Amino acid sequence: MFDQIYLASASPRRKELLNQLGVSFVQVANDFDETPLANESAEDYVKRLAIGKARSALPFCEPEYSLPILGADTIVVLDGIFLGKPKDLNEAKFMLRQLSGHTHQVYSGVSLCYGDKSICQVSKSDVTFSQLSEQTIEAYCDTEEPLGKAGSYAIQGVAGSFVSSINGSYSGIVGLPLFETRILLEQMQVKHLLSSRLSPELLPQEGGR
Ligand SMILES: Cc1cn([C@H]2C[C@H](O)[C@@H](COP(=O)(O)OP(=O)(O)OP(=O)(O)O)O2)c(=O)[nH]c1=O
Repeated sequence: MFDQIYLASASPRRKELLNQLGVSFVQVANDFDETPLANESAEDYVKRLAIGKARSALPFCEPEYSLPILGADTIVVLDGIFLGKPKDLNEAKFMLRQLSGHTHQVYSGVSLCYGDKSICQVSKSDVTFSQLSEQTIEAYCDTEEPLGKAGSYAIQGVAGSFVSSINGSYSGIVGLPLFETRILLEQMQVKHLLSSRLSPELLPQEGGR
């Protein structure tokens, strides 16, 4: 069993979500080109990015600690078009106008890589936005919350009030799907809050109590 992993992400949201699972981890940077390939599906894209980010983090890890690396990626998709992180607030306004009054999909991929092995899961959610007035979009962009967020919004922030319904995974929309992440942790035998009760060192040792 692994007692610790690397989190190949600069995202404070992913750090917070992984903390919720009670995993001990060291946060490291990743360095991976996020340009989609021609005709790549959203599911293939987030899988490729989740694994690519984890693998690209290897040079940032301490060579003496050989641990699994977790990578993740989130993309917003509206009518088949990928909406990534906006380059500025003008692009954010453009994306929010498109999302207003429509249902879009949020795909989040999460991977755990160790040596040659990589395992990956994808979560897909449908998110419906109410109609947003131009004043609301302007006021929201003034907060700068859209920057650094796929689709130019953060459901965990004031933009949570734009969302009339979701069908899927709240943690997946925020950036790290907890259900899928726990599956990977268990497959890779990484210690977390629930597994610690079953970990071998807590079981009675051979030869007595
Ligand atoms: C849709 C949505 C996205 N997001 C964020 C999650 C991700 O951080 C970001 C999508 O960008 P990503 O490229 O997935 O991740 P990142 O560049 O922020 O971090 P890293 O590669 O270092 O792990 O959008 C929210 O915080 N809330 C939301 O509601």
